Amino acid sequence: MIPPLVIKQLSYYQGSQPLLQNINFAINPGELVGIIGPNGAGKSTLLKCLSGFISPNSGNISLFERPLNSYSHQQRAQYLSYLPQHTEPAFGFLVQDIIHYGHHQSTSLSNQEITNIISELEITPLLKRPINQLSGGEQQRVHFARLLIQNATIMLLDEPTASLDIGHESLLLNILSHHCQQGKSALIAIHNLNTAITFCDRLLLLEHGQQIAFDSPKKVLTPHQITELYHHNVSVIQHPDNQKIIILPRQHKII
Ligand SMILES: Nc1ncnc2c1ncn2[C@@H]1O[C@H](COP(=O)(O)OP(=O)(O)OP(=O)(O)O)[C@@H](O)[C@H]1O
Repeated sequence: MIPPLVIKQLSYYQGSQPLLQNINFAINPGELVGIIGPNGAGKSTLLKCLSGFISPNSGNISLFERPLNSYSHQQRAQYLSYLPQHTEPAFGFLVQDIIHYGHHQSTSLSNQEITNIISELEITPLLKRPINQLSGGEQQRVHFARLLIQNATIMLLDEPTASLDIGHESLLLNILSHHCQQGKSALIAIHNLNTAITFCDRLLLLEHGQQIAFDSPKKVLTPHQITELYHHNVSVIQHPDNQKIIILPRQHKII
């Protein structure tokens, strides 16, 4: 099995400041991989490098055994789609135009498949509304729909559930898991560790631009590792049904 996306010795500097150093990992077909780590760890910077939005200073990004930068923009859109953390609401664009743009980047989905995505994400009533008049969570669902409609083999998503209520968060992650079970791959920056444990096959843990671990959630998120990362601000308990860990904020006095 050839991993569709392979990252070797990737480093990225902003001036003389290293934002990412020696990142090494590969994503398999069908895998849902989470990027976790505290604020400022480098998660968004890594996704920007992998989407081709910025170029690393050193290292290699191989997409289906070819350097990422050897693809034309159009070719790349067939293999890679990217949902940034902040998507500026393109003023006045109707939701249906944004959905249409996703379809324009890849024509391989049928009209019925597109209708199914729109209805699954409960976007049908929003189609004729300007995107900049939607709530944050509604906008996030529209951009996720656009990403699915692009139908790329590998999906890169930067905190796609940040504005979603728990019901829509669960819906989005279940849809993403389903697409991965059908053979796509996804790399998703995510802060909710319980969601990451529930849905991700492997986790890439970053801190200060360094790769701390890349393994199964059970191996990466040990109680020791969690205390190291978040100090004593969180509690770790075990789920009574499946013995997976649950991570909760801990109340303490601010002196
Ligand atoms: N253009 C830039 N110039 C200078 N520093 C930058 C730039 N972009 C990002 N940084 C810094 O790089 C580090 C990594 O930023 P990044 O946005 O990748 O972190 P993150 O893990 O996605 O954080 P968060 O969880 O807060 O979204 C941060 O310390 C940030 O301040």
